[in-house]
Amino acid sequence: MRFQDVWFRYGRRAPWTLRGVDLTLQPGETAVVAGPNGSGKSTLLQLAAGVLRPGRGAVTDRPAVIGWVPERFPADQPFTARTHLKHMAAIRGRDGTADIERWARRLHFENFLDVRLSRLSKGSAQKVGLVQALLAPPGLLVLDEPWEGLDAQTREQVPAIVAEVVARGGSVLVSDHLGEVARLPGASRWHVRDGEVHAAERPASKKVIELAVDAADAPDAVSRLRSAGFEILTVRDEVPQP
Ligand SMILES: Nc1ncnc2c1ncn2[C@@H]1O[C@H](COP(=O)(O)OP(=O)(O)OP(=O)(O)O)[C@@H](O)[C@H]1O
Repeated sequence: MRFQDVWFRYGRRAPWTLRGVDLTLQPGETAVVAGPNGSGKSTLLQLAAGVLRPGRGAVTDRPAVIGWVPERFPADQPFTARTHLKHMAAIRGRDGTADIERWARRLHFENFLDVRLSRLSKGSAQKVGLVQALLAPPGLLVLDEPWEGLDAQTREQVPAIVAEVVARGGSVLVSDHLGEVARLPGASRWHVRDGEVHAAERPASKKVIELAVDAADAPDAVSRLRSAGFEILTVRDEVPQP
């Protein structure tokens, strides 16, 4: 998929949200889109998914099947999760019954399949959003903040799901404002800032620095390091020696 000199704005007189984006996502490639809040990450993903159209330029070489998982799954619909997913499978020309059961088991929401979407928690609705994007193997999977709103058990599944799409030759575009990029080793990084999007140079090598802080200071330290652009690999308890 290619962004070819893509410009986008939300209204004819509005300022440009994105300007002159020129980037390519190869088959089998994953790119993580990072940038400050409101910089245009979701906008870029929606242009990739074809949900928004560029004001100028073009998005080309899109695969036939695109799975798009929005940041917030629109759950205000009068269907159960199962009925909604069956409709989504039918749109893709599939029966879907077995796949829906399999995904529901994998993401631990078998008990919610027959619950109306409007009654689901945000996390469960996000799972339905994730499954609808995977019912037909996507050539491009677009995940908007996939770690947000999901429970810890399901968050752990995201890298495996990404790896499965990539292994089939699909590409994946993921936005990330929490700095969770370390969960996707090998992913390219795209940075959105001041309306421009640039692919980061791949770092030649890295060093791992161990650091100890008082337990009470850990959340603040993690958040400050992340906002300074550092990757947090692990946070573990250290039992004091007697
Ligand atoms: N539907 C819309 N109409 C008008 N402006 C919008 C719309 N959606 C987003 N914007 C504006 O476009 C800019 C980019 O928004 P976008 O949601 O793409 O940013 P983001 O980087 O994904 O933000 P966040 O990290 O907070 O999710 C913001 O200034 C936002 O207010």
